[in-house]
Amino acid sequence: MEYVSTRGSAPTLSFEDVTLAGLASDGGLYVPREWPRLTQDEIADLAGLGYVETCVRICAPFVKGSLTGDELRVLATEAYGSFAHAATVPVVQLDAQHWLMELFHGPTLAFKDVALQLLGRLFETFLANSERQLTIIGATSGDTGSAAIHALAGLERVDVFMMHPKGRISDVQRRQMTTMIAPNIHNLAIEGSFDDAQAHVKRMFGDPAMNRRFDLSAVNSINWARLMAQVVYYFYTAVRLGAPERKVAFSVPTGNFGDVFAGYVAAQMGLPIERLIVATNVNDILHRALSSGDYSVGTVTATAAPSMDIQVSSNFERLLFDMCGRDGPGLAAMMAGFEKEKRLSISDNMQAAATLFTSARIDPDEMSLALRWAQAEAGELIDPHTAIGLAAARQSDLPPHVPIVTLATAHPSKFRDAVERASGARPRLPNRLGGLMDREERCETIHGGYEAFADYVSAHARVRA
Ligand SMILES: N[C@@H](CCOP(=O)(O)O)C(=O)O
Repeated sequence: MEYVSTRGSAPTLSFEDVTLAGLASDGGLYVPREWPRLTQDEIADLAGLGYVETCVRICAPFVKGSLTGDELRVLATEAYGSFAHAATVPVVQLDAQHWLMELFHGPTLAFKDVALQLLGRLFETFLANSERQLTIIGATSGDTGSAAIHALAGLERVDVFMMHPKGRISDVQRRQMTTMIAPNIHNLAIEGSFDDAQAHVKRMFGDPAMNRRFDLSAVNSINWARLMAQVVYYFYTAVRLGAPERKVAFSVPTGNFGDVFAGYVAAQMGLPIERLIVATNVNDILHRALSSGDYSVGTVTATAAPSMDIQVSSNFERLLFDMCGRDGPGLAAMMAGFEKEKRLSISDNMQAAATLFTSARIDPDEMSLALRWAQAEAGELIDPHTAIGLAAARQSDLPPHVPIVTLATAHPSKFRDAVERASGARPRLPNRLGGLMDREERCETIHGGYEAFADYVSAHARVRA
């Protein structure tokens, strides 16, 4: 499989090189040259397969040329062996139409583990036969950081510099990062929002001085391998609910558009998806873009669903690439305008290429209501991000015979103060996280902007002699 950049001028790369590169050298994001297709028979054959085997079947075309099916199977077996539920990603029925896809049974209680447990092993495999020393720069609004750190702590050939917006993530999210003390892990709190941190990451990828000194890579969803791993659970769940004979809809709470883009990829591969509902909180750039073509950046508002407190949604560029007929240079010009003006108008023609999506903006009251509904009607305590997805699912106009699966992206105990405020019930941390709240924390505050971050990385990253 070959990968091309959404901005059209970076070299075409293999899966291995795309995984190690993170972001394309022209500032774009890598996508497969074409979407692989599964036949309806091949999708039907997924019925009854476990999660690992489903992963091997779905990811095989994406890793072709870099990994064999057997090699992938070994990595996936290890990755999903770390999950606390035998089904890896179980599905729970809430009422006649609504379901939850529980993506939080990994080590850090969020959907990010599904991809990062695999990505960590891909890094190890690809680095084993090379002389490379990777410097991973990342931004998190709470969940990516902890999942990445758990997947990469202790690796000799990888240093991780993970920025989070100071004071804007939950105490459990912060501690899941800052209590992982290892020589290759650097937790950095920045004064600002997730968008500021993500902008530092992208700027560093384009910084010639940093690129000369360090072999930069990414664990955010700008890295294609992250999305590939997330495509799997759409197939796994839809098949359990009757695909390919029956179409399923998904409601996805999203900030950076990665998780829902993985659903779009599943649809491009042939999975019959009725609809992808993009659920945002009040940081609603994606809702505005999909409902009225207005992709303009607002101010990031801190909410009870901090992982979605994002305005610049990296992966939206991957959808724009398809929406504009895969015209890389055209998209590069569009993104240059967006970076300057902080706004972009999506034409009716382009919007017509995205009919699979609808969207909803869920405010705090609607979020609390959905959280209480799940508790009262189905006895399920859910987290604020999942509640936003569920609220959007319940507002949709889909007919009752279409099953709607809401992605349960995090365990409620990651956001126990917010859940308690909304429901009156305080979720308990699973026993496997025992001691988290008592452990020593290590984190540096970065005072200043990009230069201060770059100075920190320069002073602490290892380079291979
Ligand atoms: N919601 C994320 C923000 C980073 O997004 P990513 O999917 O690009 O890694 C988080 O919780 O860190």
